[in-house]
Amino acid sequence: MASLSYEKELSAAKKAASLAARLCHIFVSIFCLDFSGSQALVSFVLERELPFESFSLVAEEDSGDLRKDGAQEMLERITKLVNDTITSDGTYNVSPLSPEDVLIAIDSGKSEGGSLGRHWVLDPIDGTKGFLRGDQYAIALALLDEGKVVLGVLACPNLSLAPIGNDDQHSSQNQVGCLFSAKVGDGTDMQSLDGSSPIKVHVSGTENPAEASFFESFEAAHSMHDLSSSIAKKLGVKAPPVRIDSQAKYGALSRGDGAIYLRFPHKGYREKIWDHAAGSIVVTEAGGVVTDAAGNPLDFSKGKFLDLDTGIIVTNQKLMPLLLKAVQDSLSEEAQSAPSL
Ligand SMILES: Nc1ncnc2c1ncn2[C@@H]1O[C@H](COP(=O)(O)O)[C@@H](OP(=O)(O)O)[C@H]1O
Ligand SMILES: [Mg+2]
Repeated sequence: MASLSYEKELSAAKKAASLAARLCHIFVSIFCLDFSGSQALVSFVLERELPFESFSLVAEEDSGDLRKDGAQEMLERITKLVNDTITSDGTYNVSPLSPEDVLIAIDSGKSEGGSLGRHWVLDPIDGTKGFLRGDQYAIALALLDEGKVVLGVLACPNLSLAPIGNDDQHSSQNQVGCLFSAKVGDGTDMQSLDGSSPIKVHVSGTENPAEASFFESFEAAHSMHDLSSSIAKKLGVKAPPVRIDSQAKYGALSRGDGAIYLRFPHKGYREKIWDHAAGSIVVTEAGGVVTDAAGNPLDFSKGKFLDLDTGIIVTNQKLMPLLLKAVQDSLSEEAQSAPSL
């Protein structure tokens, strides 16, 4: 019978995300054109570490571009990078992957997810824009079991181990590279990507919005900054927003750097499960709450997309009722001021 403790799975996920972070780190210094090497590596590690489990992966990338004419050189470079990273780990005694093996590993991420059985959910480089700017990005890996997120890992190569705040997303004085991991019922751990011992982390316990600071996307195209500013004002938040890319926001929130995350995509955008699965369990196991703008929990059982009301909001248990009220007031003001069609 399959174990429900997810111990083996969590350790495989931590290894996969850490190795993918190592690959991305090398990758950024060589060339920044294709992100599927990270996906190939995660799928390779999970399949090796968990050989007796059926394998389903829902992931962002596919091999389409790498199979096109003219992509041969890129594919060879990615294959070399994947093989070098596997060799650097030293635990896999396998012959080097061929370019075709790498394409197959990338395409093992074609599952659609859903409410039945187990599905790994991967964003091989979340926060692509941040990655390209040299700012925050994350390798985000989660496991769904019967539609529920049961574990999640976030590798954040550019996130400082010390708390971050306004204008301080990767201070050069601090050591960078964090690995967050969470398993249902077991809390959230953080350790350095270099392999220090994990410590338990907790969301901020503040009850006072005036002391709370909030995270949002760096990219205004990904979240309406004016709406979050109106919500923060209603709540009485004094600090300016902390704008960083990727699910590093969930990681930072899980250890109490800031107390709120507001995400309000522009109309028509549909959120994908790989952008929130790992991050949401990292925060909830650290004592936080993650809901849509109507206060409903996120539902990861519907396939690749999250079917949600308006936006995603995250905070601690004490602040959530106040936050929800501010969100709903701001949304109804916005609806009233919008020109009717
Ligand atoms: N118009 C849009 N609105 C909201 N999110 C968007 C968006 N376009 C892309 N995204 C998603 O926002 C993610 C990054 O979030 P953030 O702004 O928090 O860094 C992207 O992940 P990728 O970078 O993996 O593609 C992408 O999935
Ligand atoms: Mg993403």
